[in-house]
Amino acid sequence: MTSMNQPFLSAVALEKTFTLHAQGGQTLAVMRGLDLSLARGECLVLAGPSGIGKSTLLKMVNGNYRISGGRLTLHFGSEGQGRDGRTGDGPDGEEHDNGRLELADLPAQAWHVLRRDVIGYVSQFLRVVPRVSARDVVMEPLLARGADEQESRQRAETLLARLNLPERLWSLAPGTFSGGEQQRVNIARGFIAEHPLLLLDEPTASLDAANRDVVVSLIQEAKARGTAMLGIFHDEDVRDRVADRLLPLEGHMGTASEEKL
Ligand SMILES: Nc1ncnc2c1ncn2[C@@H]1O[C@H](COP(=O)(O)OP(=O)(O)OP(=O)(O)O)[C@@H](O)[C@H]1O
Repeated sequence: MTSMNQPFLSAVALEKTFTLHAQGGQTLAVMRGLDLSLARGECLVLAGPSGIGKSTLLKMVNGNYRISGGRLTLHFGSEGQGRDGRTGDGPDGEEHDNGRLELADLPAQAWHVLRRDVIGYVSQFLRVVPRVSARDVVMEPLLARGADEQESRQRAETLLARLNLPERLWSLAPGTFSGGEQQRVNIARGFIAEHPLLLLDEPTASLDAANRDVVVSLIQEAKARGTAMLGIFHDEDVRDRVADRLLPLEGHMGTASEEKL
C-alpha cells in the first residue's frame, strides 16, 4: 500500500507566501520548493522546528490557506479504485482529467464536498458550538453525508467509549470539558467518517498515555484500511509508532529530501 509510484496526494514545488494586509502589505515567504508524495495506507509525518511551516502545509491541503505557487494534487485514479469502489471519480462525482484534482483555485463548493467526503482534519483544538452535545459533534460528519442516524449514533458512542470519554459527558456540550476531553471528542469526530485522507495536527498533544495508545491504534487501523495520513506529532514515541516516513521541512525554503524510517 505504500508504493510511491501511485500517490494519493502529491505536491510539486509548493509555495506559500503570506501577505500581511494589516501590516502595509508586507509579505512573508514560509515555503518554497516543497515536493511530497503520499500513498494510500501511508502516514507521512512532518518534521522540523517550531515555525517551519508544518501547520501551514496542513492548512493548504485542507483549503484553509491559499496555495501561492506550485501544485497540490489529489489522485483519485490511483490504485484502481477508492475505498468505496468508485473508480477515478472526484468528490463531486465528476470524472477529472486522468483522475486528478488540482487543489489550487478550487471553487468553495468543491472544498465543501472535498472536506465532507475526502479530507478529514483533526486539529489540536475543538471548535465548540454552544448547546451541541459531544455525541452530536462526533456524529455530524456522518450525518452530513446522509448516513443513518441510529447507525451514526452507535458509531459515535463506540468511538467515545474507546477514547474513554465518560458516558455521563456524551449528552453535554463540550465547552466546559477539560482540554484532553475536548481533544478526544475532536479525535472521535475526525476518525468517524473514515475520510481517505486524514490531516492530523498534534492529535495526542493533551492526552495521557492510555489515550495516546488509543489514538495510535486508530491511526494504525486507518492505515490498514488504506487511509493516507499527513501528520504533526511532537511526541517522539507516538511519532515512531505511527510514521512510515518523515518529511523534514527545513530547507523548504529549499530541497530537503524525505527520510526513510
Ligand atoms: N495566517 C498567517 N498569516 C501570517 N503568517 C502566518 C500565518 N500562519 C502562519 N504564519 C507564519 O508561517 C510560519 C509557519 O507557521 P506554522 O504555524 O506553519 O509553523 P509550525 O511549523 O506548524 O510551528 P509549530 O510547531 O510552532 O506549531 C510562521 O512564521 C508563522 O508566523
